[in-house]
Amino acid sequence: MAPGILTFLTEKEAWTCFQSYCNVRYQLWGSPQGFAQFPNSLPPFGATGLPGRMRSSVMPLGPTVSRDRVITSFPKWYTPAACLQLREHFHGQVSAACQHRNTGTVGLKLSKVVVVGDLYVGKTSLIHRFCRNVFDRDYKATIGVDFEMERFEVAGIPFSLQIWDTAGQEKFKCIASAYYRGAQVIITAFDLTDMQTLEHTRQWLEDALRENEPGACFLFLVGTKKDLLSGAACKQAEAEAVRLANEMQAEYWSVSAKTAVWPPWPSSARCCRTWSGGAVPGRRSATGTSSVRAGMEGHPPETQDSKRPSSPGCC
Ligand SMILES: Nc1nc2c(ncn2[C@@H]2O[C@H](COP(=O)(O)OP(=O)(O)OP(=O)(O)O)[C@@H](O)[C@H]2O)c(=O)[nH]1
Ligand SMILES: [Mg+2]
Repeated sequence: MAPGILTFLTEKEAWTCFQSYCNVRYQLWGSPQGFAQFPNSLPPFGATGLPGRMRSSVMPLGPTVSRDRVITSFPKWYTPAACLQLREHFHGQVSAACQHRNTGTVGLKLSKVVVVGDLYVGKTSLIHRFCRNVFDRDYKATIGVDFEMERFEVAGIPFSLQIWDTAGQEKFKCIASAYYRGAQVIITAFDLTDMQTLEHTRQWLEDALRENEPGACFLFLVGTKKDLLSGAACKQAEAEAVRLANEMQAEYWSVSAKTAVWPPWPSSARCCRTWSGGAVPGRRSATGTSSVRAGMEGHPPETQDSKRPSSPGCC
């Protein structure tokens, strides 16, 4: 509103005008938090009326991530027999660096996750459960690839996961494989009720790794549809999967998109963030010495507690 117009309004009219302006903005932003950021002034110049998730990426002072996307300590592993690390908390130096926003210029703000596996194993369901909190019992095959973006805050630093859902059907494989490149996390999914799909994970992983730098990705092996399996059968399937996960140097999880939100997503975010921040690069080279990836200024590699120094490493 141009200041000149106010001179033609009474104080009451001006106030009503201001309130309706705010009301419109509030409606556009879609949540009380959006407007609550600016209780004493108009919204910042340039803020647009984008709905939902898009809003936060546009607004400079927009609402931060939801509480369940805030990671302050390590999410617990599914089983200590196949996990990427056993620590519960970030290293003190990492926490301090993040707290003081002294993470250097190297750390990525965004990491790419690629989910691969046979058709019908439940890749899309897992992603939708986490990103949209929905479960659809009807099967709709993914055509080529699909994509979701999830925002986190890891140790106080904003961080996003770009999640690529790929098609399991053979006829779409060449389209999907074009998106494997540049992944920081590869999630290989199989159906706990169909052990053939576990056997196929080797091939899926090999294909995905071929498109990436050796040793550059965190690997997760995920057994889906846990709700459909009874105790003994589940144990047996898990034992086989854990064996394979160890061979692959992957972290293992059994999950159900039908009954639960999937915990490995925070694990992926945490791994990516701490790794891309360079805080814990420890990775064994062919000679067996730990190689240091450029990272947070003045932070030594941390290898003492890490379970698997040969994997890309978590802190
Ligand atoms: N009971 C149960 N059913 C599931 C679960 N996850 C997925 N499903 C069902 O399994 C079927 C296949 O799931 P999708 O997520 O579409 O499988 P997909 O791996 O994405 O398949 P493609 O896109 O063809 O590669 C659907 O009918 C889902 O409802 C689960 O955890 N429990
Ligand atoms: Mg799918």
